[in-house]
Amino acid sequence: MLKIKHFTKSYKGGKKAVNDLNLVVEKGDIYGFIGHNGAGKTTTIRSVVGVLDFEEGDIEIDGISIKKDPVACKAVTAYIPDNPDLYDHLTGIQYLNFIGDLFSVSQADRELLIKKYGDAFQITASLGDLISSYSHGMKQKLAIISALIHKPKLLVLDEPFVGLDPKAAHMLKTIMAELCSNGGAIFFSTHVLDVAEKLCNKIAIIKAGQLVTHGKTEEVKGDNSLEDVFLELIDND
Ligand SMILES: Nc1ncnc2c1ncn2[C@@H]1O[C@H](COP(=O)(O)OP(=O)(O)OP(=O)(O)O)[C@@H](O)[C@H]1O
Repeated sequence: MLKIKHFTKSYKGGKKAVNDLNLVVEKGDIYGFIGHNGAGKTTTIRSVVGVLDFEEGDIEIDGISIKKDPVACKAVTAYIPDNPDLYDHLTGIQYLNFIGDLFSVSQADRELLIKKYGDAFQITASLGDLISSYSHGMKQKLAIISALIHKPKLLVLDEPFVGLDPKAAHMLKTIMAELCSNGGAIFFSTHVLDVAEKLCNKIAIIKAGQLVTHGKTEEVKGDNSLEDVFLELIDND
């Protein structure tokens, strides 16, 4: 579903933020991407979803290169950034309808899914309010719902649990598992290692722009906790 091949990215005047990264996310995977601050997670994620250009390597989504056909890639992908920047002058429902229009979601599907996820995240009653009046967590919930209503094949999330209350975080984990058991794929970054350990069937650890380990969660961590493995790999130079 997602293939990252020899991906390398430098920012202007800087060193390589990510260097020769190779990763494959298959259908049904919940793939956790972990690393210290500045390791290169957001850089990778923003390139995967077509927000950031990159000079070397390629990224394929559902067999299509993001460089060759970014629109086709974006049509099957949903991206939830760590700090969703939504349109403050719209109401929640106007924003969801805007996303529904962009992705040609039918009226019937739209109504069904907005009700399902709006109720699940307890935000239905606020959908008529302006987004400018939403708290950070409410904006996060709205961004999640907007990502889910067009039934993406690939869901990409950057630090999705930051700012969510415990109930919403639990709901998001349930929805992520449901999406993957229905044949979708998820690639997400997190600093919450116990969530990654429980939720992800695969894990990649990135350090200073380079992948240090990746694979099935039980193989990456062996008999240790993910936290122990992570700290040892990150401290080891
Ligand atoms: N716009 C930018 N211009 C220049 N350098 C950047 C830019 N964005 C990121 N970097 C650099 O690229 C490297 C990787 O940053 P990135 O944001 O991808 O890390 P991250 O793993 O997402 O970190 P965090 O966990 O803190 O969010 C860092 O050295 C950072 O300083």
